[in-house]
Amino acid sequence: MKISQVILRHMKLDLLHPFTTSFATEYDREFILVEVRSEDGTSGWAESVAMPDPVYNEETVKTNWHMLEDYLIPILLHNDIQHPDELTEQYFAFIKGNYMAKAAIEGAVWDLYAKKQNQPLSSALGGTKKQIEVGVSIGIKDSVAETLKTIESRLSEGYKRFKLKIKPGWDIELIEKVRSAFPDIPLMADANSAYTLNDVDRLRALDDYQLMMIEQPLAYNDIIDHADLQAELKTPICLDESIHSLDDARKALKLGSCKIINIKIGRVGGLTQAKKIHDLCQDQGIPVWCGGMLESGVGRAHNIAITTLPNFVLPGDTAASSLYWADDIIEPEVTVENGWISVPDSPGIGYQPSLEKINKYTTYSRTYRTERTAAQTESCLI
Ligand SMILES: O=C(O)CCC(=O)C1=CC=C[C@@H](O)[C@@H]1C(=O)O
Ligand SMILES: [Mg+2]
Repeated sequence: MKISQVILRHMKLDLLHPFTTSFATEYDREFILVEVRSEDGTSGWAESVAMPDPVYNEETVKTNWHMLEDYLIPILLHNDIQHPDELTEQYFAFIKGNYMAKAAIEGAVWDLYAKKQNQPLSSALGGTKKQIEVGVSIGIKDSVAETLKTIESRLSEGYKRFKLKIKPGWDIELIEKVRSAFPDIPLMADANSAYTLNDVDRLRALDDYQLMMIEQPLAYNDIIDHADLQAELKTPICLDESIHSLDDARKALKLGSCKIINIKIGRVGGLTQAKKIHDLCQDQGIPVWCGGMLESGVGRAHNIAITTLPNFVLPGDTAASSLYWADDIIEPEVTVENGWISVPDSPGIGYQPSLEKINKYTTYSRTYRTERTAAQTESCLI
């Protein structure tokens, strides 16, 4: 597959509702949309899930743009890729970290590859599910009452699992009141590293509420303390931020740091690595699910595709476009029917990026072509 052009677009979409976690409140989503084009004009699409600030991990929109422009795009334009696996297994292997930057361009090549094979991306990845169960992630609200109201609404829409953001002081009372109002719903908590081992008693108190899991209670880059904490809790720990690679997953499972893993394509460096982590967890009887990063419909489409692999047995965060965006950038938008998403069976990601919407929300873009070095590129500020 010879890629002749790569187009980076800096996008800005306003969130319909602010999204608050233990570390930040997001009012909009700035991200890089990646389009790779082959010589016959076919395009593959993906997005970087890096945030504008280094609050989730050490990557940002700007570090990703730098890595794409100065390393990853030149490599892609100057090599004839036979299979997307080659990117993280071979061509990008010398680059340390920068997982979200690698994933953004690797995902676009996977979409292009699947289109060339005339296959849905889900099938190209080895997925077989025709529909996937999804849950919803609910940020920290101004009151418990508002949280209960939000759960009520999502429950009426059929969502299969409810993830609540927690932090010290917004945890035990919240979970107790939610569990009392909704005794039987599949409920989980995501702490985004808001606690330390000094909080064991506080976290152990959550054992009384039949949570499916507590996601990422401790430091974003820790595996060892999570093993100590898991030994103290009945509730399964799910790791998100701590798992950057297949090796991290292997070590976490060996140490007993978690009993569930949240796979995010961007966090682990792309679809090839996400598949490898899925397979490792499947071999070891560890369930996985697909986490979200407030993606646009392009990233949501990739999440749907990876979730069709068999060991994605728990509902993920890939909720409907309409919960996030007044205007998504794909057609059709991602819709959820009674907690299920039907997996598209058209080639590639299965949703058509809308150039009209993309242009509306692009703040600037840059096109990189084979015959020019990365420095000789066309820039256009829109
Ligand atoms: O996309 C979604 O709805 C999931 C949002 C979500 O929970 C998160 C998005 C981005 C970073 C984190 O704050 C958090 C997570 O940890 O999963
Ligand atoms: Mg998380």
